[in-house]
Amino acid sequence: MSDTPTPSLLNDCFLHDRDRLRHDEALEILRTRMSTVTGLETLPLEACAGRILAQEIAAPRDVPLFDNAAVDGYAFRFSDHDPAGGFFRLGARVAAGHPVEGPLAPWSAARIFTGAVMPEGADTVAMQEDCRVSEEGGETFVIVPAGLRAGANRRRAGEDLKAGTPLMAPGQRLRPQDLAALASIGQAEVQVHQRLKVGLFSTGDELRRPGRALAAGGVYDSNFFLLKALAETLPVEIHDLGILPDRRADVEAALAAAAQRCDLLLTTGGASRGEEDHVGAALMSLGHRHMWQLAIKPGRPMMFGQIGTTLLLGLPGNPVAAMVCFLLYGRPVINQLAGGAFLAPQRFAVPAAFSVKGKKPDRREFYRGTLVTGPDGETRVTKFERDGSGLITGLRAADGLIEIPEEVRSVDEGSLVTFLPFSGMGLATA
Ligand SMILES: Nc1nc2c(c(=O)[nH]1)N[C@H]1C(S)=C(S)[C@@H](COP(=O)(O)OP(=O)(O)OC[C@H]3O[C@@H](n4cnc5c(N)ncnc54)[C@H](O)[C@@H]3O)O[C@H]1N2
Ligand code: MOO
Repeated sequence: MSDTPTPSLLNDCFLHDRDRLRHDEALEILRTRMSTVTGLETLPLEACAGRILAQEIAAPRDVPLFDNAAVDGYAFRFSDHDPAGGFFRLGARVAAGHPVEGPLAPWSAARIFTGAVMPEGADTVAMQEDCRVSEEGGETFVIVPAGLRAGANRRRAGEDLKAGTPLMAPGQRLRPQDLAALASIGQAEVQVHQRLKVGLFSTGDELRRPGRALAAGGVYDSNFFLLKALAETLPVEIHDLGILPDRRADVEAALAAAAQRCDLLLTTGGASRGEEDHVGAALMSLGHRHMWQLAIKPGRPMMFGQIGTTLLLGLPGNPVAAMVCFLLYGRPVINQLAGGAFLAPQRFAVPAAFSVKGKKPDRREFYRGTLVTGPDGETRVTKFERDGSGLITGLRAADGLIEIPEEVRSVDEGSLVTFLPFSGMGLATA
């Protein structure tokens, strides 16, 4: 990391929301205080989906390389064509991937197939369904209909990419369509960032992985599966570091060891201020806690710090808070550490199909929102009716998050609210 965060921005446990770090301030600190930590590697193109590009790429040649037919049919010279319809002697035959045998003879048409090179002199293609072929005196003729434009059904050399066009820049995530573009210019390998090594810890004596028996008071560790899958929408290598007991010494030893191996530690639980919440204390003893306690709901106890050069994002234990904090803070942080941009969620203004009274001021709230279409065809957003931060059901019912700014005290039905679709934060739809 080129620039390390400054220590202890907020360590006070007894703050009112108005004194806590605001969402925008937290984002600004995270964005400006860390940079790429991943090394580079050169990989074959087929291994690059979702990776972050580390090199400049320009098109070395035109794509397509040559003028070619957009349909199966007959290629001819438009100036030979009578506007009332044309009658051509059938000449050469050109199939995709095969060489053309020479220029088009005057007043002739070439049989051509989609993607085949246009013979020299031909500039227009008539689709075979629109043409008629006839034999006369031992010769084959093709009758081309009226109404075609000059250049119809011809794809020009370089119409997708012109040689020399800048194509991609470092920092860009390689999407399926980017891989297609790289293949189209003949790029067999690319230099990308290595995946970010992310260590995942759950904390809490109550937790067990599914498949194990639950003791009295036990809870299954759902956040591991939630966070692993969320993180894997980004270029990460997940280290499953298991469940930490609520014992300070164990938490400290495990975090210290993991910090040696990982670029980022993601913890869940033990972030709050209970006597059994040890992540903060361990972090402060091993390194620095740069931020803790945000003016947001859910997710207030989230913390951020570092142990040596390894960063730690301490997510709350409640599943809703863990997912919301991951999407709002973890996702941009991971992408930036891995060589990409500090990802902002997509935001849309959508009319509310709900109302809220008496929202607390001074904190930003994020509700689980589901899009609905009213009888008038208008899209609106409903709010999951129960606010509990333990309700995975609400996360599943939602299409995204509704963001209510700090200063807002109430929301009227029909007023515009900000909607952050999950699909705009890297998640697939159900
Ligand atoms: N006195 C206060 N109590 C609490 C505060 C507070 O400010 N003062 N904040 C509340 C808020 S908000 C949240 S969020 C939670 C988060 O606290 P922790 O991060 O310390 O989480 P835990 O106490 O460990 O667990 C909370 C809850 O979530 C369940 N949990 C934890 N990990 C998992 C997991 N991996 N999979 C499924 N469920 C998990 C855990 O069993 C608890 O029910 O604190 C409030 N309290
Ligand atoms: O983040 Mo806690 O609700 O805010 O669960």
